[in-house]
Amino acid sequence: MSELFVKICGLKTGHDVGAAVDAGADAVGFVFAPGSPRTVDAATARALAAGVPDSVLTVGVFRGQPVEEVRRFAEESGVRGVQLHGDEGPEFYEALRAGGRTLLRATAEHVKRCGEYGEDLLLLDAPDPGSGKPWNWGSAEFAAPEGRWLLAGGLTPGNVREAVATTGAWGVDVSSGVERERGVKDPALIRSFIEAARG
Ligand SMILES: O=C(O)c1ccccc1N[C@@H]1O[C@H](COP(=O)(O)O)[C@@H](O)[C@H]1O
Repeated sequence: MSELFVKICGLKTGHDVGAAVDAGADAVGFVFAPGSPRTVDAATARALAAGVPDSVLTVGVFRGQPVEEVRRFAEESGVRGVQLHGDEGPEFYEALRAGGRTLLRATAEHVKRCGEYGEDLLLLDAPDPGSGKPWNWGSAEFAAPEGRWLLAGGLTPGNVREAVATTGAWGVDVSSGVERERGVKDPALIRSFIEAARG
């Protein structure tokens, strides 16, 4: 099996982006959804993304924003991926397809396979994204979707290995679990998380 895909989300400083990249992250996320302690503007994300090698995917994170706003933030920041948390339907993904970006569909719903809405990657998350609260991925009722999917929601360096082993996730995404306080990343936790995730 190839190496687990790891995304570190909610980065706000060059120091933290560097820590994630140096520790081997496959993707780094910048939150454009309003109202989060991690929200950054497009210019800040552009400056942060400039220091990221091409091998690492830069992702803009949105929640319930109009397609024009998503497109504008993506273009102004230069991110190569777009992650949508909300009730966007397939037409939303179709509208963004022409931008050539990797499309991530984040949902708390039960989904059978990645790609149903035209997304490239599926992200199974808690109902309250970015809260650090886990959901019941360990329950007997949970059935992993087909295809490339990432597990998110309440992951930490302490539980990520078990979460991957239990669910068979293709990748993982984390924000709160690598913070020393809400909205403030800790480079040591970022390194521990990535090491633990890959076992
Ligand atoms: O991180 C946020 O503040 C955020 C805001 C709006 C939409 C998504 C957000 N983050 C995503 O939430 C999960 C991580 O959650 P956790 O903090 O590790 O439990 C991940 O998909 C982030 O991209």
